[in-house]
Amino acid sequence: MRCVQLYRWQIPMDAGVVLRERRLKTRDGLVVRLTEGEREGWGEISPLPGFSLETLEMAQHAAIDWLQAWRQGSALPLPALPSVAFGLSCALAELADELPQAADYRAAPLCTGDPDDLVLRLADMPGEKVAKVKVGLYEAVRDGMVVNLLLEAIPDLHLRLDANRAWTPLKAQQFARYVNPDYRSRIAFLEEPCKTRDDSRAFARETGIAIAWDESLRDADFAFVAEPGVKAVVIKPTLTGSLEKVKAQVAAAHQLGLTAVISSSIESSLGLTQLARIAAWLTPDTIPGLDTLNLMQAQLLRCWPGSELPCLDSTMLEPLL
Ligand SMILES: O=C(O)CCC(=O)c1ccccc1C(=O)O
Ligand SMILES: [Mg+2]
Repeated sequence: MRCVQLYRWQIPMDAGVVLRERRLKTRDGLVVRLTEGEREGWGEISPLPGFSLETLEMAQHAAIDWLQAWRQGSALPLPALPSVAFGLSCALAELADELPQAADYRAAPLCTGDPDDLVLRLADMPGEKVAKVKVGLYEAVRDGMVVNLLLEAIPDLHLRLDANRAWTPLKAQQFARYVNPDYRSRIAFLEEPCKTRDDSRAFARETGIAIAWDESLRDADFAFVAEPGVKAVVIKPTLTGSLEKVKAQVAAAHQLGLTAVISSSIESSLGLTQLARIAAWLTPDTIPGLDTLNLMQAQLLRCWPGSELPCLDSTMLEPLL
């Protein structure tokens, strides 16, 4: 016998989380539970405002249609909406015991503001030290100074930087000029420095700073190709689609010698712990980009090891079916 449940949830965000110039006050999403006999599988469906093309309402409708058919025993293809395909495919994978339990709970600490704060957090990070710094929010010169400061303070640190396409070629050059040339090789990559892919490619060529694609993966004309200066691709499964599609993208990246970084779309702790398992499974040699739990004020259903945030259980969720 098959049973399904879909829950809607809302978690307040930490004050001041700004995404694409809008403040995200709450994170809203769905979780799905599939049961068949003794087995169950969970998945999270949380389109990210400003990033996902689908709204939560669209996702909810598509999920309900699919779940009702699945409960009747039909084998419908997964919906096309990426967040829905991702959440349902995770639930199916758990049900079939295809998503390994082992997880990579290392997360590259994310710095959006105070670099001193990051230095403290890195001091007690065991093993490979990798952190991620958002750049392009302030003056390019300030970004360059922050990068120098961090790389100077922590000699075994490698940085991932993310400009989210903020820079003109001139701003990007200003940034690069400020970074001590001896430190450039410790910039693991800089995600999407410029507004266009061609400008970003030129930046990599002219500065010797490796770049990574993130937003570009969602461009209609994006293709996985090896290019000089391109080091990595950032894969956000909630924005990508089914686990099958995520696996195919990771394989395409690895085939070309690119680093594939499994990364957060600000899922709840349920989705983030699944992403940590996906990362341990598909990208075991790469620290995933999952340090977003602390942007939220609570966890959901499954806890992230070591997190002190309260964890909501299923009695706190609103069942929709
Ligand atoms: O990649 C990470 O380490 C954290 C996730 C992150 O930066 C992010 C999270 C949600 C939306 C966009 C982004 C981004 O990469 O810009
Ligand atoms: Mg990015």
